[in-house]
Amino acid sequence: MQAQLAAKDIACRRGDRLLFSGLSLQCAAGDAVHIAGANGVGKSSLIRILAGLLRPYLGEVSHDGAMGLVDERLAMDENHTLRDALAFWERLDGCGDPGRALEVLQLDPLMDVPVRFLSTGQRKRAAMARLLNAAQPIWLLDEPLNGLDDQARKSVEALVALHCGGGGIAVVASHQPMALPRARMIALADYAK
Ligand SMILES: Nc1ncnc2c1ncn2[C@@H]1O[C@H](COP(=O)(O)OP(=O)(O)OP(=O)(O)O)[C@@H](O)[C@H]1O
Repeated sequence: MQAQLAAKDIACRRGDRLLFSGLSLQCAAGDAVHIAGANGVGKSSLIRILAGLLRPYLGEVSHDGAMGLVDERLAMDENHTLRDALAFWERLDGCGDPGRALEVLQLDPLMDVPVRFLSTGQRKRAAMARLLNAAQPIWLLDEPLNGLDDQARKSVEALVALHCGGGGIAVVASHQPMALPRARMIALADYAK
């Protein structure tokens, strides 16, 4: 079965504010979508709605295929070394080739560092490695470039391109430009209330 992700007529309310409404999205295998907009417009909220972590005020989300989320939370034990923290998820996710993520994201020199000591960009690279190892067809990425240097930024852009080239789906929320393969741009401000 090919991956697909659809959102129909989504409205998002946070507290007593309606942030956006009338947003629909249809993604098939190979599609990339860039959700753009200024701070506070609701990009993270939309990603959480797509991930099933936040209930939309109106509308529906459906998907075929497993979803992987990268946001500002790094779901790794802070007291473990990066090696052990990644190994924990590799076992759960049944990853057959953990070396690839380490190489692409240049994590080898950091493997003995406790997760709590990783810098912002290093944490983001670790989160991307975990995502890569999980081999899920639908990627939901919330500000994946935050904290990355130029080289890491290019690596993440290349990973997303490879993922979509292989039939994956990527929905990326970012306030900054990102090189995405034939990405559809959604300016969230166009749906603001
Ligand atoms: N639990 C909540 N209750 C009330 N308001 C909230 C809640 N969570 C977020 N908000 C508000 O919703 C708005 C959208 O937040 P969101 O994090 O989705 O924006 P964003 O576009 O991702 O912003 P940024 O670019 O700064 O990450 C903000 O004004 C925020 O303060």
